[in-house]
Amino acid sequence: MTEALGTAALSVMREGVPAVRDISLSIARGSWFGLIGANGSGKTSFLRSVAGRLPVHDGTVRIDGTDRTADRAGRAAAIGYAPDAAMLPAALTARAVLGIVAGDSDQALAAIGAIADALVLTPLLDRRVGTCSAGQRQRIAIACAFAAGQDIVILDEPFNWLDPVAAYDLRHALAARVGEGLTLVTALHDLATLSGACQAGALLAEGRVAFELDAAALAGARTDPAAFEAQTIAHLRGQAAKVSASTA
Ligand SMILES: Nc1ncnc2c1ncn2[C@@H]1O[C@H](COP(=O)(O)OP(=O)(O)OP(=O)(O)O)[C@@H](O)[C@H]1O
Repeated sequence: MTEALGTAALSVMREGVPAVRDISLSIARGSWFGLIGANGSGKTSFLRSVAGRLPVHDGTVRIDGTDRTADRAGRAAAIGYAPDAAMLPAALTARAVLGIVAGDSDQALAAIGAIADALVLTPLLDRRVGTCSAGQRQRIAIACAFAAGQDIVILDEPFNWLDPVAAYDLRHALAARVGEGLTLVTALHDLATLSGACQAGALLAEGRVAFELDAAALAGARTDPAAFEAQTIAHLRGQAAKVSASTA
């Protein structure tokens, strides 16, 4: 496989406390990699540090095989990342926000392409973000990740707030873009998307990789989704029990 993104012994601190510990992962170009894990297990901290939105405490981050650990701004420029939908500027229209991300709103819309149809973006473009619902803001935030046309995109729980039709359409549009060569990394809480759409993934627990899921494991999950769900839930429950025992 050709690696698009990789980490070696990556650690990230939040307010002086380790949130990501010693994570080494290699993500193939043109694949969808899914991260799952309990609330607080470190998914957001991992994704934001890889994407240059949080500092690396220790370890390395590679893009296309080159060590980019010291180049946080370069990582942020090379990787499309959806901002927190709640933090989008309320006074601006969606079109203006996309224009800021890409430098030009027409170029942004061209880069977003068919993802805009899945997000039903057109009716939102000239509305001020502050007048949009939570799901509509989420659609604008996801569009931002594609606006500058990077071929690596990281989305943190992209299906949050989306209605079932939007979630379905977005999942298919993302898979199609991955089929065209996009490297996509998403945090997910939805095991069906992990097994149905991702080519590889990992389960995080307490800031570490508890286990990795390769193509064979995910193929098995598609063959027997009920068994996959039962095993994964049991693992997540086991990790939760360990955390509560260690803090008791
Ligand atoms: N802004 C912050 N300041 C301090 N600690 C934080 C902050 N954000 C997260 N943390 C801590 O970092 C650890 C990892 O949190 P993170 O948000 O990365 O987890 P997550 O797996 O993305 O969780 P979730 O599924 O709830 O989104 C947790 O212990 C959390 O309390």
